[in-house]
Amino acid sequence: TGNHWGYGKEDGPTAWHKNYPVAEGDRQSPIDIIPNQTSHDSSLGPIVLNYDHCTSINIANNGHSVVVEFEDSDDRSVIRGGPLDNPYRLKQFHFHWGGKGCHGSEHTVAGNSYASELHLVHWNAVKYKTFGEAATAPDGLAVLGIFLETGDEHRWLHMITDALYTVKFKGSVTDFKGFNPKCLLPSSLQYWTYLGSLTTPPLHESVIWIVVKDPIVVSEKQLGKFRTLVFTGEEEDQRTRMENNFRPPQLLKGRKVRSSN
Ligand SMILES: NS(=O)(=O)N=C1NCCCN1
Ligand SMILES: [Zn+2]
Repeated sequence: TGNHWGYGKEDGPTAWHKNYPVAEGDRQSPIDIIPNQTSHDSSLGPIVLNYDHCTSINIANNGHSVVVEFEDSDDRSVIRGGPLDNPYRLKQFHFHWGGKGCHGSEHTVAGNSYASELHLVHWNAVKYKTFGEAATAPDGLAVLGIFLETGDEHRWLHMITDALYTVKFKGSVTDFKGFNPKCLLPSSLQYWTYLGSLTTPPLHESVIWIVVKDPIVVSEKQLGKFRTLVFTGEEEDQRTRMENNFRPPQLLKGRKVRSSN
């Protein structure tokens, strides 16, 4: 029913334009970032994250990814600085990943993709009253993208992966309090930034993208736990493993990508 979409052959990224024509718009995401074609902008200040009083609420399987939601009724957890003219409130974070051993990030760097990509989704509550309203405005959202590469075990990611068995099926939600996503960031927040869109339907062109250059390192075992989730609901007879839930890079269409120093 409704505009169901997914990552399969029939309902995947190449079919999204039928229900979401903006898929062929001029500021779609993700993109391939080519570092030596980005413009260094010394006016771009550092990204500042004030997550110290963030309030995580729950972790959920929405049939497309695993999502951790935050309390966003005030400015207790915000991102500011960099390309942003206002503070943007943390709403949720989620991941995109590949199949065993193959890649799963959405943004790529000089044609190279990472194993996974974390998206911290924020909205401009100074200019807009609700997330929904912000999500349709050209400066409504700011998404911080963090690459994940495989190697040593990540010392804090187990807090997420240990909860994944509780949200195996689409539509499952579990309490998830006291988690601060600052523990998932690399030490350097050097970044690229450009104007883009949501990478999932409705693909609104409302995102100021801030893609952090340095990846975090997680183990193959930790990443494998994401693949124990399924796209399908518990009541369905299909058990389709949740993997390769990423949109491939879209045309730049003349956009500039700026680099912090
Ligand atoms: N992958 S993405 O661009 O963050 N897409 C999103 N779609 C719905 C709401 C949050 N984010
Ligand atoms: Zn995302």
